[in-house]
Amino acid sequence: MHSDRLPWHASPTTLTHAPIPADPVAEARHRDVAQLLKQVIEPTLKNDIVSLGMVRNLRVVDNYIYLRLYVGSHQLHLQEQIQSLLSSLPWCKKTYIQICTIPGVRTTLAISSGKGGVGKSTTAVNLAAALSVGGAKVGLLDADIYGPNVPQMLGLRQADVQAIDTSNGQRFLPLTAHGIKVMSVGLLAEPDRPLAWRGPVLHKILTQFIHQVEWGELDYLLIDLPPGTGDAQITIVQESPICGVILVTTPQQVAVADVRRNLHMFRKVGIPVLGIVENMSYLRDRFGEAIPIFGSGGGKQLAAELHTPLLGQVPIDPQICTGGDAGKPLTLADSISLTSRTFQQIAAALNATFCPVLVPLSSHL
Ligand SMILES: Nc1ncnc2c1ncn2[C@@H]1O[C@H](COP(=O)(O)OP(=O)(O)OP(=O)(O)O)[C@@H](O)[C@H]1O
Repeated sequence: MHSDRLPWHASPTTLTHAPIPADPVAEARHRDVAQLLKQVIEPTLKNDIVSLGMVRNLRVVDNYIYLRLYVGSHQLHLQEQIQSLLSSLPWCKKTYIQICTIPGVRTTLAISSGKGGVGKSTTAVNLAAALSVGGAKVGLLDADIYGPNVPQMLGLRQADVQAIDTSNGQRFLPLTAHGIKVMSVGLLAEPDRPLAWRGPVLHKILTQFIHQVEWGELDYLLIDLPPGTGDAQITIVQESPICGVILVTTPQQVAVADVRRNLHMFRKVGIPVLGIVENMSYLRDRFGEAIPIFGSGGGKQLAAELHTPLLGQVPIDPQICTGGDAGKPLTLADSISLTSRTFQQIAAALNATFCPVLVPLSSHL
């Protein structure tokens, strides 16, 4: 099985999204800090924490350094390393590090699309299933406020969410379907009613939603984002320790243009884009010939243009709809189908990158 590590594409703007002051002293200090931070290497991903988008909102005010560190549960030790490195700066009196993490969660990944209906939730659900079958502990957070259909795709349509009191306040308990822990904005709303949240209320609800779920120990938390590049997406992206995003598109030109916008949003915030999944790439006719119903080459062309890998091409497969409607993802219902194997390959590449202990021994040979 293919299990190459995913290449990383550092964002040139990772550290600059907090405005750099015009004061030349502060500017030089900001540069010194950024340079030092680039010396901190994350051992599993074998890249520096700046290129990995783990450091954001860097500010230098007089003799003080402020930054946000986005980490998984196994990366908390990086804080100490950063503190000790930055304390070597002669002018630095103190470094304030705000940790952004989800307790117990190792790797948080987002599934995003520029427009609705391209198969983002289908990809999220099938990838979660493929990772889970491969031995990972997986959670799926359906944050798509415009169309939260993950519960239905996993057979959880009527489920009730329980809340428990913990030492850290009230927490929602995720539901479990096919071994995957699931939480959805749809489960918190009245059935068949739109989620009509806007502005600060939307921000507050999404922030609580991200931080108040009791996931337990997870290797992966996949977040199914709302489509597009609006307020909701930006809130989720800024509030969660997302360490990579998978973009879903169809081969059509309009979908591809939307993905381009989507990708620029992530690069601006400093989150690495892991690659593109082209969904509904082709239909197999009865002779096994691939027919490009929605055009061809869109995903490949986009991947080349944006210097990001094409992670997989998922065919149009009626079994995907059947599986989604029946609440059992195709990757579980028919694990040897061509479609399922595409998701398994993407899952294998994710494991090779983020969770090497889950890569089967045969792949190391
Ligand atoms: N490869 C495919 N073959 C056949 N049907 C598919 C495929 N991918 C997705 N679909 C179907 O297309 C519909 C939309 O898929 P999905 O809900 O995953 O898209 P989405 O991008 O998440 O949409 P939204 O933005 O509305 O949440 C679903 O009915 C799904 O079953």
